[in-house]
Amino acid sequence: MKHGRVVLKGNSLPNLYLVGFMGTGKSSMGKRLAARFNLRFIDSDEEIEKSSGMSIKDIFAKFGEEKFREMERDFIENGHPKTGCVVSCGGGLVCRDGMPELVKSKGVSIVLFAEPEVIFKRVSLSKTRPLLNVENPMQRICELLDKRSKYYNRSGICVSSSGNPNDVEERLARIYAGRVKNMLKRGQD
Ligand SMILES: Nc1ncnc2c1ncn2[C@@H]1O[C@H](COP(=O)(O)OP(=O)(O)O)[C@@H](O)[C@H]1O
Ligand SMILES: O=C(O)C1=C[C@@H](OP(=O)(O)O)[C@@H](O)[C@H](O)C1
Ligand SMILES: [Mg+2]
Repeated sequence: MKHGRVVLKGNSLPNLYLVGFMGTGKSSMGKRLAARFNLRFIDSDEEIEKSSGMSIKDIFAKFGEEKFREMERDFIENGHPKTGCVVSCGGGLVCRDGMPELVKSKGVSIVLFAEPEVIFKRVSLSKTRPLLNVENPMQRICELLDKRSKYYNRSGICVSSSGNPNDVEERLARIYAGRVKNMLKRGQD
């Protein structure tokens, strides 16, 4: 990324955190943005699976949701590089007291959102999300969105991911680049 006459290397750029409900596109947009800005892509779910040697599904089944939330907090506190990454955060990662503020303190945080119908369509193709393995996933999506919106609203600037993936990527890229430039300008004052 260019700033004045200085070209910033990917690994010195602030981390970008993508936050939001399951199926809003955090992992897929995260990969695109990482490639675009020459950043490393990290998915909190994948990192937790690697470090625990278990799948998300098995962690939920064996230890329960609260243990998984602790693992997510550890990951944000100590489990990833401080700069140079796009971090796709699991959908419930910010949904505990203090987590929106913690994530925002680590870099640029953007919240993706989409209508329940869009989310349902996107997640119904996969069975890897234990919280939606229920009889009525649409009802569950609406209940969870209701409970979680206060956390998402505090987690950063909100961007709709309902549109075409290229448009969503452009919007996210513009916001990230703008925020980085402002941070650097402030650093020079
Ligand atoms: N803007 C979009 N338009 C259409 N499909 C999308 C869009 N963003 C993501 N998807 C698709 O939705 C599904 C869930 O996306 P994913 O990135 O895994 O979401 P998350 O990580 O937020 O759970 C994937 O199949 C992905 O390709
Ligand atoms: O919303 C949630 O509580 C969860 C979202 C999932 O990640 P994605 O948002 O990437 O699907 C994963 O962390 C786990 O199944 C729990
Ligand atoms: Mg994901």
